[in-house]
Amino acid sequence: MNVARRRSGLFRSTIGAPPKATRGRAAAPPIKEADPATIPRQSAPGGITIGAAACRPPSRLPGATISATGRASLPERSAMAKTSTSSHSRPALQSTASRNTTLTAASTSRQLRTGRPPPPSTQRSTATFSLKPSVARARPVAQKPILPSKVTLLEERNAQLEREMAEATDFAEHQKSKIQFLDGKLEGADRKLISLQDQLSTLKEVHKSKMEECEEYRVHNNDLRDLLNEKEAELRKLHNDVVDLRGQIRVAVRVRPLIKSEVDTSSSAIEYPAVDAIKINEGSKPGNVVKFENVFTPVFSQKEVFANVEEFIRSSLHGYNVGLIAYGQTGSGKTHTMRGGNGEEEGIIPRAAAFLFAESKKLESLGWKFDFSLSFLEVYNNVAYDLLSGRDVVQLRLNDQTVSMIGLSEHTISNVSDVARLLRVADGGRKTAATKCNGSSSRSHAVYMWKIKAHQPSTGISTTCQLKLVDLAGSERAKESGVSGDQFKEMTNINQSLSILQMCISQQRSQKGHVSYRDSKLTQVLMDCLGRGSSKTMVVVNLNPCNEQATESKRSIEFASKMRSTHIGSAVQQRTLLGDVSQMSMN
Ligand SMILES: Nc1ncnc2c1ncn2[C@@H]1O[C@H](COP(=O)(O)OP(=O)(O)OP(=O)(O)O)[C@@H](O)[C@H]1O
Repeated sequence: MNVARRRSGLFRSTIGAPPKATRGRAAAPPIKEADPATIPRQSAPGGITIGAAACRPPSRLPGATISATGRASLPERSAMAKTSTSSHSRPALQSTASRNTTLTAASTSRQLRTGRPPPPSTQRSTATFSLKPSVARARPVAQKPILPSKVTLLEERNAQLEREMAEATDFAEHQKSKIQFLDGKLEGADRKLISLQDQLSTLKEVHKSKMEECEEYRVHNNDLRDLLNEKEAELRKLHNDVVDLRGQIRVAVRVRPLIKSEVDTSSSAIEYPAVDAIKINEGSKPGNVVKFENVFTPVFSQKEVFANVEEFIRSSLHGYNVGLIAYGQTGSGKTHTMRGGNGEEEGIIPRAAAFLFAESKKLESLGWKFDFSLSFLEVYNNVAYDLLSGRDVVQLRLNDQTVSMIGLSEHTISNVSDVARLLRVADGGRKTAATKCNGSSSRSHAVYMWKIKAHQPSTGISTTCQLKLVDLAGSERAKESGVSGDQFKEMTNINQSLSILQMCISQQRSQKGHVSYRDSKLTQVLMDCLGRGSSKTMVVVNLNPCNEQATESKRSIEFASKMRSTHIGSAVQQRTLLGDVSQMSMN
């Protein structure tokens, strides 16, 4: 163990590093690096030189040179051979030196190959040989000559390494040229990328400018559409004014879509040749084209329908009596049009409430003050009932131009919620029943009456007028409805009242003097809308589009055409000035 340590210390001393102190023994003083000039005098030639230089890089080896493969040069080997033959007195030493030379050369060669220092055994033997020549002299070790076969082996190894080196160099060259080739390709791709990026940014600019152009066209298009709408609205207003001046009933037609139960079994008999025209075909027999103020096709929403009648309703805020009546056979969509459902499905009656309150607010900013009240009346089996006071019977009394409704309650309202509450009460009291034609058929005529009082203190003008929104019961045929008993009686009354209505329209149209308003409660209630009361009147004729109902729809259209050509007298503003009652004709 101590010997090993000492040897190890000695070896370290050859490479200039001081040996570490060992336990129990003072560290040996550093030994100077062997001077190559002095070593040959103490030891065998060649071996000493190699031993002293074993730890130096091969390029710096002084004296005898050893090739990178650890092989001694040719003159050196011959010198070694001479020494071996002439100096018989030291054969062992020389032999040891030769062996060490071979070992050291081999270790140097390995170090060159691997880049690692020689293994300890080599170091040890070299250090021993280099730094303790006296020991070597005292106990000469038998030196073996380098065997030619070993030299050959080393030469072969050397040659193999050179071949490997050459192969590695070739491979490196090949890789280098490959990298250069790929570099070239990369450069080409870079150039292509740059040109594509340029093209892309050009295309982006073109796209941007096209989008701007499109936007300009869109704005222009919108302007043109607005202009067209304006012109159309103007035209409609002029037309309405003409109708007012002539004192005619306005007629709009609304065709409902096929409902769920009809979609699979039926198809539509109605065509729309123009925006304001309709044609009803009976089987293979094509119908005539008939024109109306408005044609609401099945695609019209509740909102769109209301937008087309709101100007008409607005007249009530300006002091005109206004009547809007839904007419049509059973199941054609009258209640849907007037009352409707909830939210977007709300009909004209609830929408009118929201509209009147909103518009009256605008007029209030011009100094007008409004008072609204509501009454709901039902005509069932030719008797009038109050829908807002537990169905009390209402007495109707005809004056010259007006009808008094004795016992009908009036309810002051100041907002939309008030109207909604009263509508719920009226809905609960209204007579409805399921028939073959309609799951929820109205068995009565319903009249929703607004009394509107307007007053402008700055001018002293006051107006009081009525807005009547009417949901008629539908005409029906006993066979189709499949009704009997009480329902049959209801049906008879409905049909009779509608016949009297048609008769009144015909009499009014023919201008022959007497009009039979008194013949039914319905015509009494509607008298002011049909010619006696200077009212603006609009009838929305509802149609069922089914093929099977074509004949009935045609009848409705014929009646609508008659109404349209009926002169009911020009509307008059119901104005009171400074306490005096005066009526101002529009003419
Ligand atoms: N425009 C429409 N869009 C969708 N469904 C509609 C439309 N019009 C009517 N309907 C549906 O058609 C059916 C009949 O409508 P509605 O009850 O309003 O007819 P009506 O003319 O009032 O019938 P009746 O005279 O028997 O009371 C209902 O189911 C209703 O929801």
